[in-house]
Amino acid sequence: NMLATTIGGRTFNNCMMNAAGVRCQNKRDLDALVQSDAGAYVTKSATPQKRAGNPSPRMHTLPHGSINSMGLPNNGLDYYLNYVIADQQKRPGTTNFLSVAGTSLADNLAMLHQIQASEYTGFVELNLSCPNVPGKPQVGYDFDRVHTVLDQVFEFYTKPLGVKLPPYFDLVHFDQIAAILNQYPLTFVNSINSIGNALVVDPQSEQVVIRPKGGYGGIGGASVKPTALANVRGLALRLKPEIAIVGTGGILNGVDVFEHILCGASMVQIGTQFGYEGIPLFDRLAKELTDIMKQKGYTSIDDFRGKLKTFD
Ligand SMILES: CC(C)(C)CCc1c(C(=O)O)[nH]c(=O)[nH]c1=O
Repeated sequence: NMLATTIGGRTFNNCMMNAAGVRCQNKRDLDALVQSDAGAYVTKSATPQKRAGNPSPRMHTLPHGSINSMGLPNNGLDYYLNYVIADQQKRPGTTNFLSVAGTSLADNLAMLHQIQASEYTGFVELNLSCPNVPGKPQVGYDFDRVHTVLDQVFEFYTKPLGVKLPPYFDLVHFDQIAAILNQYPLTFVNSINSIGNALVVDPQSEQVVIRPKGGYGGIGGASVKPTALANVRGLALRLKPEIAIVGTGGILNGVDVFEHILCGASMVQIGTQFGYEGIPLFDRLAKELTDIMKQKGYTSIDDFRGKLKTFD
């Protein structure tokens, strides 16, 4: 079919799925994604033990944007590992994504050892927006730390692995992160996570809109699309071809999916808009994208993936 895509030798019948953190924290949400037209699902980033996360209000979603400081609320790795293993037994031949976000290197390594030793055969998405040692920027913004983490992970981890990256805003940072990632047998890179530490103000109440961190939180939705496309394209131009790109950020409509693929994405993830619209989003986007492809004479996403033109 027209929306099929392949990553790491695994074929998905649809190049669209949810973004980690959105409607994927419990079995009920994940079952809804399994039943939907989404090509795959990713679970809420897991920590070794269950976490309640930050006090509410911790997320504020408007039609065209969201801000969140959830604080990694999740049911713990065992919950999600059990879910994905049960699912792969029920639906052999399907591939999904298990997201992990340890709050320390030790936690990440312990979780990856547990996954390595398990019968899970799907993808793992290692969230590099996870915190680093206090006083240091998040891992994704500490390039030496990224090296250290991936060195230690690939000492033992042999199953398909990708990393979820924060957005970068300097072309030299694209060069630096790509030079590091190209040294490892990564299956994919997912770009971008929410734009960190933004601030949304309610002018009527003269107050911030979320409780944690004095109102600071990660921003998603329409306003992040230009940054998301820049990161997808920046990585596509720099990463070795064996590393597929998952494009995330600012997808509301089929045309946004088209743009992410044009910039180099093999799979796209939808967060804010999926949170707002729910499961019907996937049917709507599939129809919109298919219509665009038909109008342009494309029969597969391979016909246009990464083929963004410049003026010269
Ligand atoms: C921001 C962290 C809490 C360190 C990781 C989890 C996460 C969260 C979250 O759980 O607050 N929200 C996001 O938009 N992206 C994330 O990667």
